[in-house]
Amino acid sequence: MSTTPDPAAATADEAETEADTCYVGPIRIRRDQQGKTTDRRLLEWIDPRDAARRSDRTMRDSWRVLRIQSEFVAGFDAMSEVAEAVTVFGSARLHPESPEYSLGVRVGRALGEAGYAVITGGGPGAMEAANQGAHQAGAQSIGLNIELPFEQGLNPWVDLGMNFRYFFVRKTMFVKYAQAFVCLPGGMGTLDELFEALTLVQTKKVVRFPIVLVGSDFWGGLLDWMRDVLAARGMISPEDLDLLTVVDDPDDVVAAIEAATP
Ligand SMILES: CC(C)=CCNc1ncnc2c1ncn2[C@@H]1O[C@H](COP(=O)(O)O)[C@@H](O)[C@H]1O
Repeated sequence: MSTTPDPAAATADEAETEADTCYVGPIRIRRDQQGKTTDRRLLEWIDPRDAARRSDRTMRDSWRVLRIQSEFVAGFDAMSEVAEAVTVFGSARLHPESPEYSLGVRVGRALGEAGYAVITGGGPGAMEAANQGAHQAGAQSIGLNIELPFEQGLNPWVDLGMNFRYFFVRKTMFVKYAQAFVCLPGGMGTLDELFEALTLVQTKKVVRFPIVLVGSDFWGGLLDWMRDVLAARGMISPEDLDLLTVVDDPDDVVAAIEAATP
């Protein structure tokens, strides 16, 4: 929304959805009270020539470790009861009317019907679609949300949700509690999650971890580039390409995961 809302005309609902709002951990901050997200404060550059700020940073970072620790504890506690699960990534920007969104719902449903809990980033778009499908299948529908510099709520199909301050803590949960990754079409965030998973498998930090890309028309170009440029120039081994399975049908997502599960 680029126009400034007229507070007198706005309903409570509009104020809720349109106001500049962000979360800092469990705290919700609106309008001019907004600050920086926790991740941004952690990663903030401090001029190394400024001795006073350097020393202040040392103090703050030491205490920050406790907050990071507590986020791991809360995450481990929340997820400890999750049985077999698959993490689904994909664009936050998919429109509910788009074919990719309905594909996401079908993927979530197929995974749920096969007995898997579905874990997503808890946000809109592909995440919402996969959570919807899982919920409809009666499976556990989990959303691991992240604090962002604008209002960010869990999508309505999440039955077990958590809001994380730190990206890297949340990412640990995505991998630790899932036995496979599924990527729907997506942008930077999806590619980041995909390549982090690939690196973990390639370096054998996780084993027997299928990574399934859904949508051959969307992912085909990336795979061609990986084969024709990365593998051809020796940046990856030809076998690394086998770490990825590309499918179009939700049932094939389940089949690919089951084929890789002992
Ligand atoms: C409309 C909008 C941009 C909302 C952002 N809200 C988000 N909420 C939760 N996870 C997210 C969000 N944006 C990106 N991600 C993470 O990055 C991936 C999607 O990023 P992208 O849209 O492909 O690049 C998701 O799998 C999710 O884990």
